[in-house]
Amino acid sequence: MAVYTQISDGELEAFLGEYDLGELVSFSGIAEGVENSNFLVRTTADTFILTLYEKRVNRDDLPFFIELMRHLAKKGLNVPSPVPGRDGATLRELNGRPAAIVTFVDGVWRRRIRPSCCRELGAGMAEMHVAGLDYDRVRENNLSVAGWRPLFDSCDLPKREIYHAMHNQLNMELHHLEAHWPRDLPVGTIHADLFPDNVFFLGDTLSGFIDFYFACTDILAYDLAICLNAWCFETDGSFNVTKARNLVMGYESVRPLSAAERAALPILARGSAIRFLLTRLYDWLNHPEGALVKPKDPMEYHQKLRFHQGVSGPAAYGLT
Ligand SMILES: Nc1ncnc2c1ncn2[C@@H]1O[C@H](COP(=O)(O)OP(=O)(O)OP(=O)(O)O)[C@@H](O)[C@H]1O
Ligand SMILES: N[C@@H](CCO)C(=O)O
Repeated sequence: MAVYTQISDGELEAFLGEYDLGELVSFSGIAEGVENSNFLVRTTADTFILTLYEKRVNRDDLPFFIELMRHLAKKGLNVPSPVPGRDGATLRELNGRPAAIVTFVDGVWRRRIRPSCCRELGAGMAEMHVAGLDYDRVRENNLSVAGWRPLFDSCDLPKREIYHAMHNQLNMELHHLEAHWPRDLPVGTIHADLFPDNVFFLGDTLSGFIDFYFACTDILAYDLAICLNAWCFETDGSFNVTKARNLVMGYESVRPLSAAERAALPILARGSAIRFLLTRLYDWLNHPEGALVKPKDPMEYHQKLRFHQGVSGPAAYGLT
């Protein structure tokens, strides 16, 4: 459950006093998500999401995220749109945390993913990439190749005997990625966490994207590689090439990939697998006893990494 910081009726009413959003009707904490505290807030005007940014989010990055949502929303994408207060400010403080109100995005995330969902996702992601091309702020991806080794070192696997084999495998993989990571692919603003729970659907149609708090400036095709991992494996660990083909076809219906981007997909998929493996492993090894949020399984990504290590080229992802 992701409500780390509680708020009272009175505190919320005082906070809403800074806005022109009508009177508070009701509010409740949202159990989903692991990073921030989220509340569903109903007022006489509409329904909103109030987010209190918790410690993993760097305050200095918040303007990048907030302005990106505003930029994409202005371009007609269905993403949370930051709501300014009467003074024009979007970011303020509530109970010692940076806080913002954003618009509510309709839809639900898909628990069961059909290939057609992947096609919708691909097209929606490409639209987001195109819309983000003239976003003028830059945020380096601190969870890309330069950030993986420090994260790996902080997991301190040699200290734990059962992780010795994994330490050696991941060390070798990091050497490989550091030596072969592509340096000259098209770069832009990417979401960087487009997991199924951050993509909403109404029926079979994609209705919007949420959770821009890992967004950054990085290789556009890396977002696609993240989705190959997050959307195209079955629960038994097998890779569903039909889903992958649909994902790429959907993407290319809006933004065709260059030959170099296609050729780089296997290494980008390996990099994306190690990124989620390492953040999950770190959380797995460091989560406090009795914590409210259950850490996600790192081994799922170890298995995905092995799949990508074994592919001989982009054809493995359904590309011809
Ligand atoms: N703008 C929005 N419109 C509708 N629902 C939202 C919105 N923002 C958040 N939610 C709801 O809150 C939940 C948690 O939001 P979000 O994924 O941003 O949280 P998080 O703590 O940053 O999580 P994550 O673990 O995915 O990084 C979502 O699954 C969704 O149900
Ligand atoms: N999507 C991430 C969690 C943080 O957003 C994961 O599944 O590891």
